[in-house]
Amino acid sequence: MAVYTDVSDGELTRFVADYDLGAVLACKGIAEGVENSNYLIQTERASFILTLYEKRVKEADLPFFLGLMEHLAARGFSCPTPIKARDGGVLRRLCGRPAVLISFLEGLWPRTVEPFHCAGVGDALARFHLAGADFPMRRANDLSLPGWHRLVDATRARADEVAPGLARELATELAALEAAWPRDLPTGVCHADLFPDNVFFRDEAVSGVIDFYFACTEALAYDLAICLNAWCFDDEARFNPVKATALVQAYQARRPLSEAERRALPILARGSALRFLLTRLYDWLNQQPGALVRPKDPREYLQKLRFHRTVRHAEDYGL
Ligand SMILES: Nc1ncnc2c1ncn2[C@@H]1O[C@H](COP(=O)(O)OP(=O)(O)OP(=O)(O)O)[C@@H](O)[C@H]1O
Ligand SMILES: N[C@@H](CCO)C(=O)O
Repeated sequence: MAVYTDVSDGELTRFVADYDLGAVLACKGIAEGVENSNYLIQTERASFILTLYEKRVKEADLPFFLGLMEHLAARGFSCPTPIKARDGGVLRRLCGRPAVLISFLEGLWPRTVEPFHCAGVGDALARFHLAGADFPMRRANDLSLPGWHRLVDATRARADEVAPGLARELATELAALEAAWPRDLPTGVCHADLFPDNVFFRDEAVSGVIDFYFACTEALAYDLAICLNAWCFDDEARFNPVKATALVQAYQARRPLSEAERRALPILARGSALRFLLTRLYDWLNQQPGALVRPKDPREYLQKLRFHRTVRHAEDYGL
């Protein structure tokens, strides 16, 4: 997360007074992340995360995200849950933005990813998919092909500032993905942003998952492809087959992939690399002055995308 919207002490006190949580003892902006504004709030009762939803999150989607957290937590999947105000509602407004308080999750996200983390996340992703199987709400993935088209258009004029020839490369890639994209894989509720900073560990085991604000109804194997990108490369964006094997084996121990899903992995990984390349590129070119946020480097995902283009079969990943 990040801090785009400043909340004054008075506004915070009035906001928290609507809950049965006692007085606010401390409040601190969280610099991590890039999407929403987040504060760590300590009240007389406990610690909470206050989230103010910013640019990419549509208010109409919030019941899906908040409902999903409640659904998963009710099935024993460890994740934050939205806190009810005295009137029973969870979604409120603060500083002109939709805002919620969610429970604080203990644990630390891994700054250095080891193969055991990849096994943990593979297992957690499969549990997420299984626990979400009977979630009744649906939400289309707005960062799939049509969304990528919009981002390619929005970044075309200045993409070459980030890497020479990038605008042309993105247009060619998008056309290739459009032609090859699999459209009949098993779908379900996906996290769609399961990066290391969204998975907390305690004593080498996953203690919980956060950040459900890209969750959507999507091909389940696409979620695994996102994790391959986010967890299975080193700091120089070189692919690590040991981590990939740990991730995919742990996933398959709970939810085996079909042959069609396995075959689709290279193209899904390409699409997911393009998705993060495009959102990072857009943010890089449209930085908000004064916001407490560190934009992420789009070039990391350009390298990953180029690697996936060399892959023909899941076996080429060492899987
Ligand atoms: N429920 C929670 N319990 C404990 N810490 C949390 C919780 N939610 C968020 N955080 C803290 O806030 C940070 C950012 O959260 P989050 O990843 O949800 O933000 P974001 O802006 O949506 O970021 P991004 O999409 O870039 O990952 C986390 O790394 C963690 O430090
Ligand atoms: N996890 C994303 C940020 C949120 O979409 C990234 O690393 O680009």
